[in-house]
Amino acid sequence: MSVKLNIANSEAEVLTSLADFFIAKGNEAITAHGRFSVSLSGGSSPKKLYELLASAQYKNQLDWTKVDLFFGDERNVPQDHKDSNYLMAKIALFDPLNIPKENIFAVNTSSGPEGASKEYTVTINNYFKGEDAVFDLVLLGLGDNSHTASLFPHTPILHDRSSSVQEVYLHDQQVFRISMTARMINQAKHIAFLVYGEGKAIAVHHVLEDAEDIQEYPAQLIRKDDDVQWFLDEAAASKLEKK
Ligand SMILES: O=C1O[C@H](COP(=O)(O)O)[C@@H](O)[C@H](O)[C@H]1O
Repeated sequence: MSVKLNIANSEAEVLTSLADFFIAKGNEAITAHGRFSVSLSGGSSPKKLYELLASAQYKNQLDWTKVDLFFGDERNVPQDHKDSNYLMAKIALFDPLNIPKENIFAVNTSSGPEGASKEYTVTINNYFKGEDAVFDLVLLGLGDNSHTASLFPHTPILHDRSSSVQEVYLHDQQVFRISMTARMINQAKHIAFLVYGEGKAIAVHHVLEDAEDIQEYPAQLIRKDDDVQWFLDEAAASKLEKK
């Protein structure tokens, strides 16, 4: 089995294609079990997706009062810091859509990296009432060093087989991040990668087409089947041999 590739002609088209997918999966989940649980990605790529979902074109296509929003990873910074994934999503998505506070499950970075990771694992397990944490949708990005969420090359979290949230220390940047493990991500019903721009093309090729090397290309830890969709633009897909 392999992933489903959606290759768009432009950045605008890739964003529209993922926004349509997000709305479709949201409505499917709400019809099936009353709510839609989503884990958001952070970093630079998803901001435009969140803005699009909050735009007049999309905002009324989903009952946002039934959407529960989590984070696949977070920077170890206060929630009002410019690098905070929470702050980015608040500005681009939560505030424009007036998402109820009780639907937003942010990482409490004031507890420090270890405390925040443990607390967030408990928050997620409580949400799923002690059953396996199975999100309806996990959104992911891809770093040009082939990391996804905060599963960075050569970090101990890559060996963690538990379904949990863990702290990750990045020696080169001397910062902590907080991330879901690959197992927690892989339990999701649907996973969607959003990757655009030429700068990601080599990483896309490594992750999807190179021999397995998890230490170098951690995004290879994410499962490859029909329910894992990659939304790419032509530039990000340009180094793929098989399309
Ligand atoms: O999944 C994710 O990927 C990114 C890399 O994305 P980028 O657009 O900033 O290159 C990562 O750093 C982010 O936190 C994460 O959720």
